[in-house]
Amino acid sequence: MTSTNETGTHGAVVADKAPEKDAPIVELRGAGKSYGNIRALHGVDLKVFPSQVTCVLGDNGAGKSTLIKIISGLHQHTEGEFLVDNAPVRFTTPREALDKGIATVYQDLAVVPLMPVWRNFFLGSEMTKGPWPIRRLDIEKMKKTADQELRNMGIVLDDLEQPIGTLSGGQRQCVAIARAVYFGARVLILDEPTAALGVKQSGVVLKYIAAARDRGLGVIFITHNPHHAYMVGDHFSVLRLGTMELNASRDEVSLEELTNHMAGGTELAALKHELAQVRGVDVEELPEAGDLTAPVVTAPEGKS
Ligand SMILES: Nc1ncnc2c1ncn2[C@@H]1O[C@H](COP(=O)(O)OP(=O)(O)OP(=O)(O)O)[C@@H](O)[C@H]1O
Repeated sequence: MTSTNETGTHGAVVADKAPEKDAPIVELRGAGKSYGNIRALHGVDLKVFPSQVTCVLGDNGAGKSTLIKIISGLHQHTEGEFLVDNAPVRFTTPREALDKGIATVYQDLAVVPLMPVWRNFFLGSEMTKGPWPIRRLDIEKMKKTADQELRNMGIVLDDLEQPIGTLSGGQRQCVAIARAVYFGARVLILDEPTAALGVKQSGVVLKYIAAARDRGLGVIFITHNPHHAYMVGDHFSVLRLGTMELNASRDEVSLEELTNHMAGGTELAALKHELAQVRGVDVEELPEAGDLTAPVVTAPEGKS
């Protein structure tokens, strides 16, 4: 898709036409990143389509953070290609990524806990009224807009005056998602949004991930949790030690296979024999080595 984006409300980037469903907004081709002589990521292929949730799974140190830092403009790739709307890019700041409509919601959300919800919604992009030098914050308009935007995403909070710090972790994530949608994100990167949450709160966040997808955004959902990924995911990419171990769309992989990939099934199977010697360890549920030789599923050409 070639797009001449223009700046919309309050610096928001507005796509000049509806996203083409078959064209990826963001694409990595054989991308990688080395920190000095440490190769954190290597040969990664990834496509992020509008109206799809692309899940990136991986254990600690798999390279998930490195991947999102490249896409969000914090780091630059050192190998392969990174394309946005089919044109090669190399962001030097997160602002450049944002200008292309790529917004990132980090786990440790950048909020001011004592400020009201509506104030945090507009943090850094406040609405103002009146001419300079008597320009002032348009508080009423910001409150009304924040309320409307949260409702549009199906998020109903009792009181937007309450300090954001008093909301639950899940609610704060939801406000951050609604904010990114309002400010014109086309791609939303969510860095382990459910990692610190309980079951119910995770469910709420998953609901808004689906809502963002239904609003046409391409969502990159980073997670350790295959169950959470499978609830909302259209595409699954599993990273292991910096390379893509699995790259499959929903109809190509079952939850069980995804869980095995994530659990390091091969390593567990290899350990099964040793664990069986330890008294009190039930190895019944662990996979057999032979069960885990399923080939890497690679997406068909055209649509990853
Ligand atoms: N700034 C850095 N300098 C050197 N090595 C780094 C740097 N950042 C990451 N690494 C290394 O790159 C590899 C991938 O790390 P990364 O943080 O991307 O993994 P991750 O999947 O996000 O892990 P986690 O879930 O623990 O955050 C690791 O071996 C890590 O030690």
